[in-house]
Amino acid sequence: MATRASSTTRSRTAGRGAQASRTTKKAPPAPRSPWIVRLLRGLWMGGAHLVGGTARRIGHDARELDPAHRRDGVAFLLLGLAFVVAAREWWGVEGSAGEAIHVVAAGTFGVMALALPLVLLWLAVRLMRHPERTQANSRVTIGLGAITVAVCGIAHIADGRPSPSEGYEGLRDAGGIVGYLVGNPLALGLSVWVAVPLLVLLGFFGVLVVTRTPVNAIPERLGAVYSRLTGHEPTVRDAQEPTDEDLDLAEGVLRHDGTDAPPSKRRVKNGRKTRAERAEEAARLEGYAGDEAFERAAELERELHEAGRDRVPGPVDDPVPPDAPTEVLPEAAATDAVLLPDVPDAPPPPAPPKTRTLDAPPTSPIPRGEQPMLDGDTVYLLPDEDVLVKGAPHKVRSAANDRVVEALTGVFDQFGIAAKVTGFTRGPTVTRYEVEVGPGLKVERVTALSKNISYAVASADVRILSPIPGKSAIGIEIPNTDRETVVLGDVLRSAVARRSEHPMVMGVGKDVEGGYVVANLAKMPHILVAGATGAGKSSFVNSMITSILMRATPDEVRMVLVDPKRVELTIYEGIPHLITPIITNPKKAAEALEWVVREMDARYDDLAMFGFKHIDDFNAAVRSGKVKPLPGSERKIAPYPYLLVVVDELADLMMVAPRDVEASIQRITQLARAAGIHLVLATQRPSVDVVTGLIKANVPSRLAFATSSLADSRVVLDQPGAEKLVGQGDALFLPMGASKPIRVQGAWVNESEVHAVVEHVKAQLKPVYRPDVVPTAAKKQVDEDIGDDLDLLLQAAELVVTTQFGSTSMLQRKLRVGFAKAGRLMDLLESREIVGPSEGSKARDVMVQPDDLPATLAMLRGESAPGHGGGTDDGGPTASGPQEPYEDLTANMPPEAVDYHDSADTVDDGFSGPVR
Ligand SMILES: Nc1ncnc2c1ncn2[C@@H]1O[C@H](COP(=O)(O)OP(=O)(O)OP(=O)(O)O)[C@@H](O)[C@H]1O
Repeated sequence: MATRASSTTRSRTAGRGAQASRTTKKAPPAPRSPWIVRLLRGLWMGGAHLVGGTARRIGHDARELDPAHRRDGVAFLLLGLAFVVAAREWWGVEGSAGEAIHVVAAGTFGVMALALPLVLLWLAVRLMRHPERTQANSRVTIGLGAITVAVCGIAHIADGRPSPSEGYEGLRDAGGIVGYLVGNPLALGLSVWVAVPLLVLLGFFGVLVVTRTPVNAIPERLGAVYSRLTGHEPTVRDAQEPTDEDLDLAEGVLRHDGTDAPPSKRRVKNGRKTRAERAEEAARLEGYAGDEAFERAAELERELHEAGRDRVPGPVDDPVPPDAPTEVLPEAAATDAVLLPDVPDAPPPPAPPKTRTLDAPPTSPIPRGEQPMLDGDTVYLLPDEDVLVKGAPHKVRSAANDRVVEALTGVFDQFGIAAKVTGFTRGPTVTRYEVEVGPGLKVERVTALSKNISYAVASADVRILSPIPGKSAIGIEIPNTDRETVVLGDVLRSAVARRSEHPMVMGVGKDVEGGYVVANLAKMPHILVAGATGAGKSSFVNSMITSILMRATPDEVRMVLVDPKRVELTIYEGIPHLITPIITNPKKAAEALEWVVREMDARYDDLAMFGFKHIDDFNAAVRSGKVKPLPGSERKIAPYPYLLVVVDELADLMMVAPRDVEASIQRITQLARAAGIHLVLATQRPSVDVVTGLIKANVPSRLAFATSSLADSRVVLDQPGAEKLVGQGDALFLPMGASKPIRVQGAWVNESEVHAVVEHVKAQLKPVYRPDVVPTAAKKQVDEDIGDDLDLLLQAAELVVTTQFGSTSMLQRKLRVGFAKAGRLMDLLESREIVGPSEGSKARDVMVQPDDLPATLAMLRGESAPGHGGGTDDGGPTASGPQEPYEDLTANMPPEAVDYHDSADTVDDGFSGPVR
């Protein structure tokens, strides 16, 4: 695997190295040609560049083409030929030169000479505008060649197969010498009746090649042409009532799945439309030779393919795809959280299903990650992936890169250093230039030039990697002056994201080679996100939450969002994935973390009771019906959702309750992985008082955006580097277990996209909040009836629960209180269901087990109730009082969002268990 990856990298580098070396080595002086020759050559090339430049201006980005690729000379020649042939064949210019042209053109191609100027003109313009698309240009040339040969052959046969022995005049009026050479043997050997259809087929093949139409896409292409010509769509889509949204989708316009249609209809429409849409889009992209974006992407794909870089990495559980670039291998091998890389902008594989039926059978044909599914017949539609916009195609090279190569070479020359740029890999924000030093030269000579390099390329953010991990080369990362935005939609639509159905997979961005990076938050298992203000932290958190909303139903992932700044996450208020309203008060946030600890403990208890070590195993067993409630229990057992806790400004929490917050985080991070609980801690103040040693030790994955100082970088990553980042989403990603961070450009999702996604999920379901995450004022009122007797009541509860003996006279004796007081204490215990009702002279039943005593005492003290909600004691009454009635999610759904099959009695058990 490693060998293949490195050879891949080598071969890519070698290609570029050849080019780069042109700029570094000076060619030996060539013998000077006579001045007249130089003048003519200069005039010719000057004219060629003038015409070529004008043609390129037509294409929007063609001006940045590599000069080495500009085949203006050839194109100019073709243009001249087109003009000359047209002058004779179209405008009938006389004279000996005209005659010579006719002899050659018509003598060769016969009547096709009339079309020759057009063909030459087309080729000339293509060469000027897209000289770098060598494969596409060859394809067009081959296609046109086939058409020419076919037409010449047919013309020759149609004109009575003139022979050269009868004079060349006849050949010129038929198919020329080409027609003779093709048509004559065919007609002689196979008869006219076979030859003509064969030639027609050849011409048809030529048309398919030129228009890049595979045979199986012909109907769609014709349909697309028809609809383009008439503005009407004749396909099955008519029967499916294409909406404006459909049309928008075809155009790649921002949209959000219509929620005003009945869900069943939406479901059908959604599925069929997507297929039809994809087929049409594939056909359009396949065949539309003028589609620049497509051609560019296809070209890139081919280029990478030729370089041996596979498009689809290995299986999901394989931490390192076979094609991982050398420099990420060490990190990637150490972690299973990062899947790298994917070729950007390549035509995507088939989309994952757009709908998820919440009661999907346990044996789904698509192997899924271990994720819980809510019972019930409700249908929850994930947002359509086209809600997220498409980004511009990735550039592998631009004029800006060439300028930097020149500048670097200049610096090396200036300081007399035998080093050369052997290649580069362009990412969206930075390009990594690879530099090899000559034998006997100290690497430090190059690294010492960092300031001069910064000066030469006019950028303060030059980062030098010595060496590039896994390579004998120095990497110089220099920001692109023409940086690209990586949009979340592209990351989520990439093959690497589609390879996994795990609901906790999020789109991170693109690496420095332009490969997509996604991460499974469940495998992180906790992550610290830090960076100076404006560096892109909040944008990352937005991308993360949006990724989850795009891929996970509320029964798969629930969230606790803490946003003390009150601005960043407000947009998510009301999404059904929340288990509590967005927490903005830092004190309440600290309490919520304590609730998370209790929730984790409750999940652990449940796992232990049923004999599982990880929530995924438990969920899998629940789905396959292997977990049964204990005898006599009414509890309905359901899978646990993952719980994602996002804190967007840890510093605010650390200011109000540093010790409590630190302790909660420590406890959660030590244990929560197996319980399916994952923390994301973001801060713009990565100082040691916020990100304490204890927190750092327990949050293994780090994502550093640009920090304001080297010290901050050290706090986040334990190494420098983040202070050199350029901001706006440029980040160093250090997943758990990695030793070297990976540089990524974070994915960007704009507000209107987030809004569309949020509106979609909110229209599906309303959130069902847990009342106990953040204690409410009502709780305190209940406690008022205890009044001054709290201490006595606590002792009474302890006595009764530890002895399991609910006797008033025992309380009288042990607590040394009077009968009236003991009776009152017993009543209070009964009102909180710690003991059962009075049974005359008999002792009362004790409803709480000794194990639950701490939680019971906490509840009596007025602290928030433990999150047991029916978990540990298998349906019996818990210390927190009677089990809360399970809420029926569908009760909060808008009527059209529910696909009612039956009565609602199937729904409730999805919300039993600790977190609902
Ligand atoms: N991934 C990205 N791609 C492109 N631009 C980005 C990206 N991330 C951030 N930006 C740009 O940087 C600006 C600031 O980003 P953001 O608000 O995420 O920073 P922040 O670190 O959260 O700052 P603060 O701590 O003040 O909230 C954004 O408005 C956007 O213009």
